[in-house]
Amino acid sequence: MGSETVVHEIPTIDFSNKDLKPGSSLWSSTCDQIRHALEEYGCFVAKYDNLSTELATQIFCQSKDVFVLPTETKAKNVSEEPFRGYLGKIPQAPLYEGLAIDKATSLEEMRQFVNLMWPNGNDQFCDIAHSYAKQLAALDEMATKLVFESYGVGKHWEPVAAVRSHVLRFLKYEEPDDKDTTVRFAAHTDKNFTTILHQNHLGGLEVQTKDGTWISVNPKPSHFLLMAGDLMKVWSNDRIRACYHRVKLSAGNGERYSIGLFTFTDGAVKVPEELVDEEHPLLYKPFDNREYIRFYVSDEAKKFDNPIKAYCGV
Ligand SMILES: O=C(O)CCC(=O)C(=O)O
Ligand SMILES: [Fe+2]
Repeated sequence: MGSETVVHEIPTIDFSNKDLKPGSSLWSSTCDQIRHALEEYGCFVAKYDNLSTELATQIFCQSKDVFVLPTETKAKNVSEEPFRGYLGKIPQAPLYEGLAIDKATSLEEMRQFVNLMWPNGNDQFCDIAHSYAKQLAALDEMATKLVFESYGVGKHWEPVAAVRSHVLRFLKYEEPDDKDTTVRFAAHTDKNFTTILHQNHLGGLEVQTKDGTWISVNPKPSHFLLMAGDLMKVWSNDRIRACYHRVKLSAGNGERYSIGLFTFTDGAVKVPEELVDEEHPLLYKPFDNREYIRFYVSDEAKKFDNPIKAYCGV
């Protein structure tokens, strides 16, 4: 018998069905699908029609409008927290720019960002970006709640839900000059709980499977990649994989735009005791997302291959 080739496909899970309600049979089958996807791939594609194609088109137009602003204006978006604020054409990723809006589901915070970028105001950007952030946060909330329920720990959801906050990040990649398809955002896992990524028609996002194969995430206006970050892996006591991903692009296709909603937990979170047993001894102490990121960017963290283990491993 010849060797078998495993064909990988990131699972697609439908969040658009109106029957997806707690207690329904669809709810419990979706719980199983999500759990399987996160344990196997660390991610899944959420099909989410609640966010209209019109809003999906509008948000990418708004993204273009903000990136054409002068660099000195974009650089006014500063943050004391690592990886937030404005990141422009850094040596590790010279074609990349990122603009992050902290607490993007708050209209007040969104207005502050808009006033920094456009001192004369820009209600259109404010309305579109705020409603986009809220819709993605609702998707994240439903999906994460389903994850908790899939492990039978739904009762631990409320306290975690109460400390979640969201960063909305606009990302732009200039068109490369070289013809080779090359990595433009190095492979990594995200340092937060969950991330939802939405790409424009160019695609380019790739996810690594357990056997080391890279698979492409195909872009569609109603498709959102939900990825587990380091903290969801820790929360699950290593049942869930943190999604290892990168961006690859080549010349001739124009600029790439993507948008991410990064969900953080503010305050200490711990592995639910129900996820600890003889087969699964406790692997992590309680963890704090901001503290972990501060550790991650420190010189100390560079000494370790597995910074999350170094930060909160038992
Ligand atoms: O641009 C993308 O699609 C991915 C960006 C990313 O992985 C990140 O910002 O953490
Ligand atoms: Fe990422």
